[in-house]
Amino acid sequence: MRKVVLVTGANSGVGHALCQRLLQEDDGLHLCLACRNPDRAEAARAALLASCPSAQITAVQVDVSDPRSVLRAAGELRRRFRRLDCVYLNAGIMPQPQLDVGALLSGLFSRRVVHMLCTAEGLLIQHDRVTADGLQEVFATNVFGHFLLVRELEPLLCDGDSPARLIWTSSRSAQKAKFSLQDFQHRSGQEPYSSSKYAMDLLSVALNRKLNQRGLYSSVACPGTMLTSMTYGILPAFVWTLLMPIIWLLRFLVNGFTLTPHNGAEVLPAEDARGAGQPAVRCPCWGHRLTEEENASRLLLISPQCVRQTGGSAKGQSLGVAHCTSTMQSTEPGGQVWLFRQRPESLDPLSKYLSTATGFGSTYVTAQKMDLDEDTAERFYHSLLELDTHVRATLQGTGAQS
Ligand SMILES: NC(=O)C1=CN([C@@H]2O[C@H](COP(=O)(O)OP(=O)(O)OC[C@H]3O[C@@H](n4cnc5c(N)ncnc54)[C@H](OP(=O)(O)O)[C@@H]3O)[C@@H](O)[C@H]2O)C=CC1
Ligand SMILES: CC(C)CCC[C@@H](C)[C@H]1CC[C@H]2C3=C(CC[C@]12C)[C@@]1(C)CCC(=O)[C@@H](C)[C@@H]1CC3
Repeated sequence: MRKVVLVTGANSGVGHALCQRLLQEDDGLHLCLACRNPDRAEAARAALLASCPSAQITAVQVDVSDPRSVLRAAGELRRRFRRLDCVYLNAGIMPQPQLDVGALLSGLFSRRVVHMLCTAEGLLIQHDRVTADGLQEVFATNVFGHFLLVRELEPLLCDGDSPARLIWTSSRSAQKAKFSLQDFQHRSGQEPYSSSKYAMDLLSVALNRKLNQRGLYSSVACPGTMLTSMTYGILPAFVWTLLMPIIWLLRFLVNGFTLTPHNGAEVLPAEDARGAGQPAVRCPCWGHRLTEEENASRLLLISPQCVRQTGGSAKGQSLGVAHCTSTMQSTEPGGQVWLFRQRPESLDPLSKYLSTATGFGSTYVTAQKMDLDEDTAERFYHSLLELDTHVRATLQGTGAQS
């Protein structure tokens, strides 16, 4: 049976590049594009079919910022499919971003330049708005709409014969300091984007705790800074073009500048196109290439350096991938993706996986521990459940729930 993969925000940017890469790896997929604008969805479908005519591609209309639309789309998906193998929760916004040029200029000559350019910490504010349902738009789009979608799609994702996956497009901008459990919609701050991406990281952790035993696994991916309509909202296209020589130079310092959606999607594709038993991972600190046996058992030999990071276990001891937070590179020529070819059970639910670029533009994947604790994740999850109940009650009151 064909695997079914759903991608939100599939009509542009990294979502569209992801779809292209998924089809390049496996044209036997059924790809379902979840987009808010049917014309853009159709254009994306036509473009994907042009490069992969044998693919099965459908579309579903959904505005993830609107709970009615999410419930209706989920109903349609439940009618169309008996199972979903993978859902990419990718649609996202960063409305009316405003760049602090002074902070940028002073940051460029400070010791925190690399961190600043990777995360935009202290550089950007946004102007959020309140939706017709009384939700903050950035939170509603980036987090809550996707939370509702996952809850509604549970029957298609859980308790199947093989594990199903959720993959969140998060960001290096996710920042603990911008998130508050008391104000998780970020009503009072000016950095709703960073807050929403941190909320997403928390939610992924909580979902793993709730749903792993039912065969659903959630992972967090960060594509790095790319030139897409989101970043063209910060600086006009011609300014980006003028900045390109500087950006290419900065790339030798800033490994988060993936720049193209294709590069940004490095970490995302999830299909195990090559199957088990093929060496795919090595720890670059040691340069150890996995044997077939290690790869099949999904254990990773960790270098002494990584062992130090993981608390002093013996050198050469086999540890689960879960314990290795070091850089791990694709061993394949051409830099194909390795990460999500791993069995989801073997990934660390407390790490996020980042598309990363070298100065010369080749891409690889790194892993980073998330700056969060599971207790906060649990409490946030309960806050979302309460909001879910409240929103559904309001929709029922207005007779809008399907
Ligand atoms: N660009 C970057 O540097 C980075 C981006 N990201 C993340 O990548 C993801 C994709 O962004 P990117 O590709 O850059 O930007 P794009 O603006 O190109 O893509 C955003 C996608 O999300 C869709 N979308 C937005 N709002 C809604 C909504 N309410 N309902 C349904 N779909 C919606 C857009 O649809 P439409 O065409 O209709 O607007 C579009 O398809 C986002 O989550 C973003 O936060 C993470 C790190 C860096
Ligand atoms: C000379 C400089 C390279 C000029 C560019 C300055 C800024 C416009 C960029 C510097 C860091 C960038 C950045 C993002 C957007 C553009 C910058 C602020 C993001 C916020 C885009 C969306 C994300 O999710 C983040 C990971 C990016 C972090 C870095």
